Amino acid sequence: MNAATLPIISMTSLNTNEGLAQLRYAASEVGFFYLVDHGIESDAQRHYLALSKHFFQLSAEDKQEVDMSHSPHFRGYNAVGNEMTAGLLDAREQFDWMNEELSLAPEQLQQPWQKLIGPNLWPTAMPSLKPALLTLQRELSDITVTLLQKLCQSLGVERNALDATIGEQPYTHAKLIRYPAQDAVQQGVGAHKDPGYLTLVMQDQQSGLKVERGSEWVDVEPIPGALVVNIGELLELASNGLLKATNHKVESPTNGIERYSIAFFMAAQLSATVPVLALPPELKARATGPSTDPNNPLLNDVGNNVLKGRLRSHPHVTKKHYCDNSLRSLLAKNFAHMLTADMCDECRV
Ligand SMILES: O=C(O)CCC(=O)C(=O)O
Ligand SMILES: [Fe+2]
Repeated sequence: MNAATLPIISMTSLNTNEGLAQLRYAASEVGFFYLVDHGIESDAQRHYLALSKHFFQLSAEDKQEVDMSHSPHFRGYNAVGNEMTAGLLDAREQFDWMNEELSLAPEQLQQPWQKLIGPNLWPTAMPSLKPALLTLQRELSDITVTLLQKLCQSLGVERNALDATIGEQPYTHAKLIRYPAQDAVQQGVGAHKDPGYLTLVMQDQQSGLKVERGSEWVDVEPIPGALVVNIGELLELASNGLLKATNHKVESPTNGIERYSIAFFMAAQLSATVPVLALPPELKARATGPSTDPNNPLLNDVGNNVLKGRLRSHPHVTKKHYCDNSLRSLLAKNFAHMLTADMCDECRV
């Protein structure tokens, strides 16, 4: 299978029953598809990717100013070597931002995931970054909310069936990513599922993203202007396994050309619990339950499911900000199975 055989869905077709049927097929049989006619034109995409390149070209000192180790909220910059996936180091550098929020006072913290709430870090050396990325975040957020409603409709439930879990605005998390070219194939990001409802990826012309289909890894070749969509774990839970959070990974480029992408993850409010949708009988019969991997349990309490991914990806942030006395026992209770020595010896049981 190659790129041409991954489904291509036009956003404008989703006003028709035929478009909704295509969406249902793509989401339930593949878990990955290209989205076109979404409203973010190729020029705008090139502009965002150029801004990203500009950010990564800042001096090490300027990037260090916004290093994620300064943020208990998992925001900011990670140099190559500061992220693990599937237990191995990823060869990529990245800049993460989420909803702009105020952090909670220590006495208000009752659950470790509440520490995810807080402000972003913005580099003083590049003042244009903040307004541009907040605009992009709004645009991508709107697309994912519409898409989530269309997915609900395509599954024969009310289009607003999951709206209450999103509240006034969904939880969003985005990343600028640079994959440096390597001499030989390396893990750009290891195989994983995304924890939220839906992910959108904007990629430049360089390939490297691969999706698991049966026993094969299929290339998600860039199609100019198209965004790549994949289903996250919360949708697998909400659809009782009818929609699959598909494993994917990125291999580093080896042709001397670095790869840039922007990933956008949309989830329900961190305080929400994701319900199981009341699917019509013919779909319910095909929904045989979410996957049950003991190394990656899918949690329908959103805050914990999102935090699971963050703790695992950035052990240096976990160790610095999450293993304090007030949170240690809660962390151990929810995440003992995945806490490693890199994170905290005392949290392991
Ligand atoms: O860079 C990409 O194309 C995908 C990145 C990704 O899967 C992730 O960051 O979760
Ligand atoms: Fe991903």
